[in-house]
Amino acid sequence: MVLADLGKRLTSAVSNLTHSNVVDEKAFDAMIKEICSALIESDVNVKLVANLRKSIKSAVNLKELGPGVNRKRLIQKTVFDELVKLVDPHNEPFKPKKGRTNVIMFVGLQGSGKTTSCTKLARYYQARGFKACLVCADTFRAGAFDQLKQNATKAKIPYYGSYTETDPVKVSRDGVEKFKKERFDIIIVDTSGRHQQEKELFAEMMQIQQAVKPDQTIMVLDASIGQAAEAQSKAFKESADFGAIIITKTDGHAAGGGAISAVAATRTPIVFIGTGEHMLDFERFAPQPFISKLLGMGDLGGLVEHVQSLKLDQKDTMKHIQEGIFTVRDLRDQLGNIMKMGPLSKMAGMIPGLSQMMGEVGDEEGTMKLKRMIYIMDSMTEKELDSDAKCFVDQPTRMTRVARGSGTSVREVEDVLTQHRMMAQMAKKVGKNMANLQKGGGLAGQNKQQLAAMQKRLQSMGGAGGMPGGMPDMGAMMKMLGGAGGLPGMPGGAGGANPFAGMDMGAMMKQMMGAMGGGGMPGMPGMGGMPGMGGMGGMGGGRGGRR
Ligand SMILES: Nc1nc2c(ncn2[C@@H]2O[C@H](COP(=O)(O)OP(=O)(O)OP(=O)(O)O)[C@@H](O)[C@H]2O)c(=O)[nH]1
Repeated sequence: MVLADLGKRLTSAVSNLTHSNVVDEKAFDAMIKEICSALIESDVNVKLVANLRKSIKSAVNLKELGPGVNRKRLIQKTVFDELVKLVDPHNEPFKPKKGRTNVIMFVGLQGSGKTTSCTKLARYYQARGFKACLVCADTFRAGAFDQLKQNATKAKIPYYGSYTETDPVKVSRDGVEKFKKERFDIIIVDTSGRHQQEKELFAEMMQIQQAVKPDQTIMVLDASIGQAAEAQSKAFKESADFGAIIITKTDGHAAGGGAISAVAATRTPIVFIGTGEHMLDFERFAPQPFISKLLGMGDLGGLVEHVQSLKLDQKDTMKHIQEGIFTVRDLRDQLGNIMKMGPLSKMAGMIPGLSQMMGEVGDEEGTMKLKRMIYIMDSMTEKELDSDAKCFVDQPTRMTRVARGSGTSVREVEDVLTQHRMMAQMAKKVGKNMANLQKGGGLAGQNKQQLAAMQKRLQSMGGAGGMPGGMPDMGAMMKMLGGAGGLPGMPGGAGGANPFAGMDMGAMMKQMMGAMGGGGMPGMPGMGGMPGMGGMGGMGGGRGGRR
């Protein structure tokens, strides 16, 4: 997560300034200097950095600011806006339409991540209801077809390729024709790469382009090339005219910032960024959410989109919580949902402040712990799953049986039950508050305000009747539940460790709601998932609160 290190440095530069008592020229210059050196170390072009420096300086003229102006807030906003401008290509990419064939062709150097990104893109569209497929036109590299076949099979995506045909133009034409006849919405053609920008590669690309007539050609760039991305994209552009770029491996290179800003400077839209080797490590690129996430402010829009693209079990958890109930099965379902969401670090990055909170819990360790918790619950009887877990207190030998059945220890079973008890207590609190609110009865001061704010937010979203299908205000909800004790960086949260806390999140929520058509959000695991994540914070640590 080296790009994340850049984010940390930028955030701490602003944080040092906003936490100092005096915001004078000296402190302001020190902040700009730190921001600029962090960007240059990420291989952002010196000229672009100089422009950013000039823009921040001219937007914040400390000498001329009136006494009523909140200097810290103005500086935060300016830094945020200028960073967004730095990665904004100011250009909209092609958007595939359903009900017609959209041919997308991939180009790029060998090893840049074309085949992986082709499959990720096909899966992305498939999850959104498009009929998507893959054509392997890479007849150059031995094993390329096998790789695509393997990826496609794993993601359940139809594919076409040949072990015997050596002409990539023929393979791509045949594949596209076949899938056109079968009325696929999205046909993705993977072409071959070379070690460098060879003449034959460009000639082959042009021939394939003429044969399949793509609606969009996407170039794949490895983030590690940094600002050299500009020269590479120019060389490709002169041959195969591409409309958009995917930047891969942003998870492993600080130079990702350099590559993104270099491409943005050429006004070529960046459509997606690859954030890992997993199929789900693929994020739609948009300047504002990207910077927001980089600065630890999360990306709630991205989170909702990601969650919606997965087929999650909503079941009765939301209804249960409203009624103050939380069964062992509810815990199992919510942990199952979290498992489907991909690496925990990715999820945490999207929730404002959560990545800081999760701290050192590594992906592997966290995932393994989750899996063992699920094995434990899978070894319980149906009756136990649908219970409030009191049966284990009445009959402790059941814990031994469950531990044996799941290949875990009694201590781990106890931990699951502790986790369940904690969440059941939260659900009880919510249920009681909900019931009181409906009766018009009194609530304790702070809870009353939070609940009223939540209810108001729900009503403005069109989910007046209650929570199922509506998106709860996660900040208020988490605080009210007491699960996280207020997330740092969360608007309205108690932390405030992130200097960008509360900034623009309202706008982002609004934007996100707009995109959802103002209605409910089916598919959102809601707070069932959230306390589960909150609980994860303690996973690597102690075993407090044991039975
Ligand atoms: N960490 C990380 N690895 C990635 C990402 N995208 C692709 N990779 C890895 O990069 C390596 C090369 O990816 P491929 O998809 O085979 O690259 P290619 O461009 O198709 O290569 P050729 O077919 O040889 O031209 C593989 O090991 C992928 O798993 C990413 O976003 N992050």
